[in-house]
Amino acid sequence: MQGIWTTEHLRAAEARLLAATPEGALMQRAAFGVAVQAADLLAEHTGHVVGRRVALLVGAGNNGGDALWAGSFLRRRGVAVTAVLLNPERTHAAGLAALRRSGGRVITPARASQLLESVDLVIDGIIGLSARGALRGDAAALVGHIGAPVLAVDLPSGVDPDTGAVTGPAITATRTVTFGARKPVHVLNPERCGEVVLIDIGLAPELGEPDLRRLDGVDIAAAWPVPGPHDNKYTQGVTGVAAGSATYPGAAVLATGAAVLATSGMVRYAGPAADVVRARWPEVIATGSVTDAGRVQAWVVGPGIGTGQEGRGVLRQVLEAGVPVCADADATTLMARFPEVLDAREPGTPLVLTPHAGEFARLTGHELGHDRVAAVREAARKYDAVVLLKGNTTLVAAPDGRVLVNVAQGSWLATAGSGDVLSGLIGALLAGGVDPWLAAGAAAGVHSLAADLAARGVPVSASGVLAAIPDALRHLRHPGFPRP
Ligand SMILES: NC(=O)C1=CN([C@@H]2O[C@H](COP(=O)(O)OP(=O)(O)OC[C@H]3O[C@@H](n4cnc5c(N)ncnc54)[C@H](O)[C@@H]3O)[C@@H](O)[C@H]2O)[C@@H](O)CC1
Ligand SMILES: Nc1ncnc2c1ncn2[C@@H]1O[C@H](COP(=O)(O)OP(=O)(O)O)[C@@H](O)[C@H]1O
Ligand SMILES: [K+]
Repeated sequence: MQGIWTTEHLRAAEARLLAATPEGALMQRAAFGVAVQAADLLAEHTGHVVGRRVALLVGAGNNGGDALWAGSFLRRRGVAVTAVLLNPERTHAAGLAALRRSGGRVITPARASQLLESVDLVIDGIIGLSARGALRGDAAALVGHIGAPVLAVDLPSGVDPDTGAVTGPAITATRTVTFGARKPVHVLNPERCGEVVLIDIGLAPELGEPDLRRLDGVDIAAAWPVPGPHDNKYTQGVTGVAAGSATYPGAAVLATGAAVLATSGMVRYAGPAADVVRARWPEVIATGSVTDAGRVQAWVVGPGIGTGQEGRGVLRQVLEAGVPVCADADATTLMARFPEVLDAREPGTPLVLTPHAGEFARLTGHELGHDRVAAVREAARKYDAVVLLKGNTTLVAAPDGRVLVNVAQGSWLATAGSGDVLSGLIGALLAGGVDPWLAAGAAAGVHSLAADLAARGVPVSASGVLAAIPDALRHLRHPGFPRP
């Protein structure tokens, strides 16, 4: 599990570390890491380090100090370094002195546009942890002149460190080198950060509980239910799926199929698409209604059930069943329109809601703002449910405030029906007794991995994502297993 800390918590941790470290030592450690990454990018993009030209964009604080020290280290490797001082009176003095001693040049912003268009690499030391809002003044004006790859120091300047929001001019980095701990921006706006490289500066012992968490492959594999020698089809939990309609049976086929492929055990389907589901998935016990479905250990409800009277009835029945529920698609819209339907839920019964941004706005009554983390936490509290907010970065909040983040490698999941596959995965994990927060996070991880494996660089349908679930699970459980 990877931890991610907000600036508030990082500041406190850094203050404790600084107090116990000789002055300047941390910055030099950080800056050395920046220089190593800069040399690596130069070699990657131009084939050489010696004789290459690097521009430093230097702001008013320690972020600029890091860039200046990194510039002085690059000088030792024969790189031509020019620093653009954006705020000359507040430039980091020791860093500037080091750059000057090493033979680096210094220019004003007025003369920088041509430089930025011609160098081999730009190091962004404009702002770091203290950033507030988009870039202003000279920094804002210069961004448009950058023609080379950018190495961001700590984070791409102009992007909010805690929310990843971009509200005006901001840097887009090829790579970001960060120190001590990952910050929210690195997972909330991966597009702006590029590849993120973490440099150890000895901060780990000072960091408390992380604010956000990211599951790695090992966590997902460990959470995923696996049958033991004494298990049978019932002991692993039976998944119920109440989805689809006679007109739209596809959602039922996709959600049911995902539950079939996710875990061993058994899947029941209840709804008007029973014939179609049976024809596609002969191993599913399909009936026409929730009442006839028999016992299950968790329900998936929503995909394709419609937002009318009938769908409302199905949702109510499922919530009354007293087992964990994953409510997706139309079920979330119904909850937003008819909140009283939630009275049917037995208090304490786990509920997972999986809205996309539009459904989220319906559930909460307002548009999703810049702070997606705060919004999803608030919704989880309001509904006393695990809320999974979909997107390229998927967030999963528990009612107690814990948040998991899943960053999709690609965007191929932006295709019709892929959400139905996700709900089936979550339902199967809930039926298997997995903690709902972990279930939603692990399912999101497998879902996006399945999309990558299925797509391999070209578009993939939701059926293709579904078919790649076994590959994704094999990949996680047996990382060395030969790929098909
Ligand atoms: N504290 C530590 O332990 C370490 C900090 N390090 C570096 O220090 C950085 C933090 O440094 P600082 O706290 O000095 O502050 P920053 O360098 O992040 O910001 C400098 C100043 O920029 C101004 N500013 C804020 N938003 C702006 C905007 N939108 N446009 C223009 N100017 C803006 C503010 O006046 C702020 O004080 C980290 O990101 C990291 O790069 C590293 O040297 C490693 C060690
Ligand atoms: N740009 C994107 N990059 C990565 N994943 C995405 C992107 N857009 C959507 N997704 C994912 O695709 C799925 C879409 O679900 P949803 O919007 O419910 O679609 P549908 O209703 O068609 O099934 C979600 O898991 C979401 O996180
Ligand atoms: K920066």
